Formats: sequence, C-alpha cells, structure tokens
Amino acid sequence: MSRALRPLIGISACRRTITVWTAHTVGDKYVKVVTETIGGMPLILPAIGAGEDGLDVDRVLDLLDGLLLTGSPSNVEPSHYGGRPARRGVAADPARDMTTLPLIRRALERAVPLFAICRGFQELNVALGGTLHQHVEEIPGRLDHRAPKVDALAPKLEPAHPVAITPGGQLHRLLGCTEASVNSLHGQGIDRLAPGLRVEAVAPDGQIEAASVVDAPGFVCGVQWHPEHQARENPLSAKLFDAFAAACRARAQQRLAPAVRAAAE
Ligand SMILES: N[C@@H](CCC(=O)NCCCC(=O)O)C(=O)O
Repeated sequence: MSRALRPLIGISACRRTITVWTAHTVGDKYVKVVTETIGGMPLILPAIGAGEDGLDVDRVLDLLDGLLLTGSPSNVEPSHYGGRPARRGVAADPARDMTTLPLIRRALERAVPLFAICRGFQELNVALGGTLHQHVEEIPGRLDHRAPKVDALAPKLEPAHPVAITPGGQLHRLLGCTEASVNSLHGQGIDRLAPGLRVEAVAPDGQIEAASVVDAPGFVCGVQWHPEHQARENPLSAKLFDAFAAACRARAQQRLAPAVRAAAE
C-alpha cells in the first residue's frame, strides 16, 4: 500500500500519574498492533476531554481512518451509567472517560471503523447507554475474570476460559467458528447491553465477551479479551485485526485517494 494511504488510526490514551508526573499513556502493544499487525499509522489521542477545552472530536475524526479503544487498569466512572459510586481505592480515569465517551458516539455517527478492547469495550457499551457490573467475581455463579495475581506477564495473558460465539453473528462470519479460548484481565463487565449493540460472544458464566453495533456500515466491534497480545500468532486475533484493517484501509482509500492521485498528476 502506498505510504500515503496507510490508514491513520487513533488510539485512546489513559491519564495516569507515574511517580510524581502526570502522563498520557498507551501500552506499546497497542501501538505495535497498529504499526505491525494492521500496517497503519498510530495517532495517540490524549485524555484531555472533548469539546471547548479538549479534543475537537470532529476535527480529529476528519483525520482518522479508524479508532482503537484500549484496555486500562482504570475503571469507567459509574456515574456515566447510573451505577453506585466506586469503592475506595478503585482506579479511575475521569479524563479518559470524558474523552472516549463522546469520541465513541461521534465516531459511530460518522461510520469510523472502531475496535474496542477490554476497557474500550466497556466504554463502547456505556457510551451507547449500557451499564457495567463493577465486580463480576462477586456475583454468585460468576467466574473470576481477573488476571492471576502474579508478577510475571505471561501467565496473565494465557487463555483463561472459552467463549461461545453467537451463531450467524459478525464474529462467527469472520472467525468461522462458534468457540474460542480467550485471555481475561478484567474485574468489571457488561451488565445491561446498550441498545443498538448485539452480543457476539459469551463466557460460560454468561458474561458478555464481545458485541458489535447492529447495522454499522463498517467494522465496529468490541471484545472483553486482549487480541492485541501476540496478534499474529493467534489465528482468531489475526482475523479480527485483518477485518479492522480492511475497514480502515477502505476509509483511507475513500478519503485520500483523490488527493493522492491529484498530487501524482
Ligand atoms: N479496568 C477494567 C478494564 C480492564 C482492562 O482493560 N484491563 C487491561 C489492562 C492492561 C492493558 O492496559 O491492556 C476492568 O477491570 O474491568
């Protein structure tokens, strides 16, 4: 693909304090999945809110061919979905909430391809009017979906449980199977699914693990697990990113091809 037509993909950042400094952060795995797995150009979107003093969402979306919503240790503030206040000590990132929630709504209105991972998946649900469980492991009969409490990274990213993929859904068509094994690094989870979202996969305890936007013109999908981890080594993760990449490339073509052709003439 011509360098000029590499899709420009926005990546949501967190606002976090590292030692004494406040920083806008994105895990390297999300940047790499854009550059290496998708073949796109990443544009990190700082968590500065949206509107007058924050991101001009429409100007940003004018530039983007896709939006990747990342995971994060922080939780979406329950006030955004009418939930009880979070317990003391639970990590929050109000600046990220104020950025991603409006950005998601407008990206969907403008048919920007969107792939939402873990916290990003929860944000997609909240942005469209759904609610979250704050502590899935405390609900009787539910699994503990949190990562094992060990220092090493590898065990956290091991497959943790199966998911049943909805027959006839978008993921089923894309992946060609009705079961997959996924990693699991979350304490929150979708409670009430937002209107306009369709369940694409569920865990054995009934936890919603993936959803798509009904009637979305392009690729709009959210997953509770982490396909960005070693994406090319897992055939299902690779298929997910290839489908997202194709939608982003199609948007880049549509947006930029006339300008690239004109410059070459
Ligand atoms: N805090 C939320 C979301 C969990 C999540 O996104 N975990 C990923 C952390 C690592 C990363 O940044 O990718 C919850 O607990 O449900």
